[in-house]
Amino acid sequence: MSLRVALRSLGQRACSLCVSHVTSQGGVASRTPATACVLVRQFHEDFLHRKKNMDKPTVLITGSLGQLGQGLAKLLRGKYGQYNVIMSDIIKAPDHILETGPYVYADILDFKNLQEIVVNYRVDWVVHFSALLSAIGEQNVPLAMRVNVEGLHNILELSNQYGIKLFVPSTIGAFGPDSPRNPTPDLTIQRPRTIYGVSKYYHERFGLDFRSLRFPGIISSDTNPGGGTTDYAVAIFHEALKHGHYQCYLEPDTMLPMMYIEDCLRSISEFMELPNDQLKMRTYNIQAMSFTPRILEDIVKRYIPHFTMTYKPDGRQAIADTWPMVFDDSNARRDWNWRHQYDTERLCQVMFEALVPKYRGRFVGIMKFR
Ligand SMILES: NC(=O)C1=CN([C@@H]2O[C@H](COP(=O)(O)OP(=O)(O)OC[C@H]3O[C@@H](n4cnc5c(N)ncnc54)[C@H](O)[C@@H]3O)[C@@H](O)[C@H]2O)C=CC1
Ligand SMILES: CC(=O)[C@H](N)C(=O)O
Repeated sequence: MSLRVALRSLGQRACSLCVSHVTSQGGVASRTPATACVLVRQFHEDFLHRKKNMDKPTVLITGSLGQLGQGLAKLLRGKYGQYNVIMSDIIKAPDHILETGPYVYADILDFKNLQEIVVNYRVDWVVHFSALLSAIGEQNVPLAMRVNVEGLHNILELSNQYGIKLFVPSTIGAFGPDSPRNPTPDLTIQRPRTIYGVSKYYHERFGLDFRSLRFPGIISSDTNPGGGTTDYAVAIFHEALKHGHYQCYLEPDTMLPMMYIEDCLRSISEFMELPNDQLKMRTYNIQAMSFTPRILEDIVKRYIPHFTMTYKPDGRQAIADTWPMVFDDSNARRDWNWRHQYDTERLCQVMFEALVPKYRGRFVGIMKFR
């Protein structure tokens, strides 16, 4: 009997650690559900330890089912081994995630839950992705305070307590209208206007191996953005292919810094591997390109000549108007040789290459693909 079937027969008492790659567990079904769960969990943890690459770090990713986490887990598992990267989140993982490696429930507001995971899995690094993004955060400020501020505090405490190397992303949103916007340097006045920006403004070293990169809007084809101000730059490709039309919630000339997800994930991996003495700062701006909705519209039209775009700004315009237009990442380029590989043209090309097969059925004979 497979472990999953055995657990199902116990009346869904499986704990969140019981995932699909443990294939058989004789005798589980004959025990009481609670005992079985503990046994299975021990079995599962032992199994993972035996499978781990002991000379590589064990990495816990919080909020790993979001736009960035799934790709990073794949990249790091490729480098460190499938069982060295523990994905976590508070939502149910789809089967394809459970099949690729360990996945556990981790609520960043539950400190004991986090401690248990770090101890049981012997976590060396944490990549902290759980957050409420800018637009969603403004809609529910109290929750954003809890998740982004209290949650980060828990992660800092945890990392301090267990000597963990910690990566926490920051964002262009950590700057406000009083910062120079074109370009925005690393060290300048920071008076963010959103709760998201406030929660992403890190100004201390916290006395641990804390590393952070301030990212621009991230653009990806296989995962969707989680409710930010830069989401239009992903939605435009899907809508262009599905309907030949997109209604943009930002003004045509709103310039924001952006980055393709492969550059973003590679930057995290490179940055985390740097020796301490190469880091002159703990938090760096990084950037790849800046564009406006109008610039993107013109490029999309080259792929889909009949594509139309209308503009109906909403509350996200007010957020975008306070954010950097161009990010100065010269310190990252100087100190650790940061280089992006995707500019706006290449970004559009890879987005269409990835998404055309997905929507081909709907668009046959209409789209002109270079
Ligand atoms: N996507 C982007 O354009 C940028 C993202 N970032 C930062 O990168 C990180 C990852 O971003 P995305 O993947 O885009 O975010 P996302 O919104 O797609 O994913 C966030 C994840 O956090 C999880 N989460 C929410 N509450 C939680 C809790 N209490 N405990 C545990 N998990 C919880 C959600 O279930 C979700 O899967 C965030 O910190 C974000 O601020 C920074 C700059 C740009
Ligand atoms: C730039 C970000 O941090 C994010 N995509 C958002 O728009 O909130």
